[in-house]
Amino acid sequence: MPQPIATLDEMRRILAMSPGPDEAARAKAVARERLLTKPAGALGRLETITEWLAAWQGRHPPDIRRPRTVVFAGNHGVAARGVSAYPASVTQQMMANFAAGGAAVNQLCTTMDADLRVYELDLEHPTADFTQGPAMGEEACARAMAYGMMAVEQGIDLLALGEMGIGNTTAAAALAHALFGGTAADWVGPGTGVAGPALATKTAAVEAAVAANRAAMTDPFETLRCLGGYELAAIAGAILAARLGRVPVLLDGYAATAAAAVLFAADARALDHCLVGHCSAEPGHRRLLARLGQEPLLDLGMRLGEGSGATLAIAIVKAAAACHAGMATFAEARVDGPA
Ligand SMILES: Cc1cc2ncn([C@H]3O[C@H](COP(=O)(O)O)[C@@H](O)[C@H]3O)c2cc1C
Ligand SMILES: O=C(O)c1cccnc1
Repeated sequence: MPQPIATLDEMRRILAMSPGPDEAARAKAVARERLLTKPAGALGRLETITEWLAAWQGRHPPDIRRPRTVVFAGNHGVAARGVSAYPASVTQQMMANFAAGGAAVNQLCTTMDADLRVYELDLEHPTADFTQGPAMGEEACARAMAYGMMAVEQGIDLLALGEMGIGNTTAAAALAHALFGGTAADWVGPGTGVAGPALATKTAAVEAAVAANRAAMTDPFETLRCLGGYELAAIAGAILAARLGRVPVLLDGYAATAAAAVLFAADARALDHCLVGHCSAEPGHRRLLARLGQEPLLDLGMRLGEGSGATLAIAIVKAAAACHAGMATFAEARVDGPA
């Protein structure tokens, strides 16, 4: 992978520079919604999605011509502890499957007309086992974030973010536990399908990870360095870059949302340009969404990751924008307004 020079302080500064919403564009969307041929408010959440889209694209009417799904992939040292139902080799093998068009996210991107990009982060070199100390050094973590920032190109108008990395629901649980407290068991779930004694091993790994790194986790960025992974750091970087580039974001499941939660913990406004595409069946996800104040767009019992739920939710956002732009007003269609 390319090696931009980066520090976590730079990332902290970029977060502090995050632009706010375009309130004029939002106001135009609110005003137009009132004129469209439907009872006031009848499109429910589609209306607030359109307003969000206008505010964060910074234009009215908002539209989606170039949606992109980005999947970042990384390997985790903690996977060697038997915290996943699948071997770590699957991460690399899935790269070939994505390239050949054989994964679920390929079919979903084709269906949504979304461009799919898959970026590997040093799969030959997993992060360190975080039950023993930090997963990453400062430079490696910042570099992974900078790499994620590069995935946000000009012209993209909606970005769905996902991940691939065997062991990463353990990292997600550790991040959530460190950032939001509770017990490790509150945040640990089956991931790819661990149950019984393996689930107890996974919970113990999360407890050990938070204990081993407690002193080093002086702020959320340090927490990401200690308990995250390369693909999770890249997701955090992509979210920062999308904000600067006025690209609204759809987050995927538990792993992607845990990466995003790092930014939220640093600044509660950091995810205002993000919606969560779906609620994963991984039980910690619902709990995490409540902490972030996020209402997921879909809830279909999916628990796959790889950007699948975020990509599926592109359909909802596209539909919202299409109604807003394409519907006739009462005046245009000569339809009587409220009595
Ligand atoms: C074939 C296969 C395809 C996947 N696509 C996404 N994941 C998902 O499963 C992994 C996280 O679960 P855990 O923490 O239990 O390892 C991640 O790679 C995630 O993207 C997959 C997992 C497998 C086995
Ligand atoms: O919700 C997720 O992100 C998830 C759930 C199970 C396995 N991998 C990812």
